[in-house]
Amino acid sequence: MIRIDAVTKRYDDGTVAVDRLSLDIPDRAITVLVGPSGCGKTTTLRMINRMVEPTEGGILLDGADIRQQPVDSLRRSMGYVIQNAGLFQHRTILDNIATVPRLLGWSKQKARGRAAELMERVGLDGSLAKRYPYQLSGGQQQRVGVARALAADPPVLLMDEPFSAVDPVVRKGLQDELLRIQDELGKTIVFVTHDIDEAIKLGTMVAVLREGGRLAQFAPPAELLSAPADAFVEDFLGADRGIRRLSFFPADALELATGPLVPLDADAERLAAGADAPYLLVTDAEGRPLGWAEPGVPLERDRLLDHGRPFRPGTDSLRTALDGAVLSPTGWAVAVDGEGRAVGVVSQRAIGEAIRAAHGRAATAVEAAR
Ligand SMILES: Nc1ncnc2c1ncn2[C@@H]1O[C@H](COP(=O)(O)OP(=O)(O)OP(=O)(O)O)[C@@H](O)[C@H]1O
Repeated sequence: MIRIDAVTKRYDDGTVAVDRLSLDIPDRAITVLVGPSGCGKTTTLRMINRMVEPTEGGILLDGADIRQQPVDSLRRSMGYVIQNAGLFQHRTILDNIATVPRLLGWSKQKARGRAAELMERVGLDGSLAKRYPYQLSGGQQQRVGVARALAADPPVLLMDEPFSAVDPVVRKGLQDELLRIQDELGKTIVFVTHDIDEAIKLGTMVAVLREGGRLAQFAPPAELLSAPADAFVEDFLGADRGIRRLSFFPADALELATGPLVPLDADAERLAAGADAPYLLVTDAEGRPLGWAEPGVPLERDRLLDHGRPFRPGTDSLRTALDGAVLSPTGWAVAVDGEGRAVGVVSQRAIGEAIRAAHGRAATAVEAAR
């Protein structure tokens, strides 16, 4: 664990960048520092690897004051990734990634072998190894930055706005990749961003800082969304807080109706069984949804209503299920299994009830944790 203990940083010109900040950063999880420009995020991150020294307070790594350790060995235990990757322009991609292993005295061959392995891990094609940074896209350069930070397998990764300079689509790809890598490697990651959506997507824990380097709230994302500590946090979280919060509620508790599912070639008896349902979900021979039909109307493939975007109860959230229902012309969402076969349907109203129940459970859990 990294313990930031009542740390204040006052720069020489008197600017208080961080004010009595205390945070316990858990191991093997992503902790995000988020807040408006100038609230001291970068200063906090840099105090962890001693690029900046606190004016007051201290930082403990696994119980020991980081000042007791030589700064070189401290920094080697902490990979560092910055915006625009900060690559060495005159070195190839492979040699950029191999930088720290080479500094540690690994042979060129071993360091390059490790670099090649890391290129694969961060989703970079091996054919890019001999290129120079300027020959890569911004997103690819950022991946090189992550690979370089991971090269010596440090337990801690410090990331300062690493994905801010790329477009939203590339950014989403990089975020997904980071979550995948984190699943495999389980690093202790401290991630700085000014983007609350990025914080909520990536963070196991999120620290919201306010101007003057003061902590506004430190909580898991679902708790931030359900119980913002004050008006500043609420405002910073922005609109759609309620809808976004649904991403944290799994869809597997929804009660699915199977009565309305009918195959395209259903006989009269089978159709009669579904006559009470407001709509029938027509499926193909494999059970995949084709579209909606009204009971009593003959089933014809080209007269079916679009079934909208289905959700998967085991993996998707109530947000996805609600989105499916909202987009569906019938107001019912379709649930499918991993193979895309329909397993049931659920109405907007039933989703609404599940949402209320989930809110109730979450409120009880937050209350119990206090
Ligand atoms: N070397 C320095 N000397 C004096 N003041 C500084 C120095 N570095 C940062 N500051 C000030 O400290 C405050 C916090 O800066 P910091 O870079 O930590 O904020 P930040 O939250 O990372 O901001 P941003 O999101 O804009 O990067 C700001 O007011 C900044 O101007």
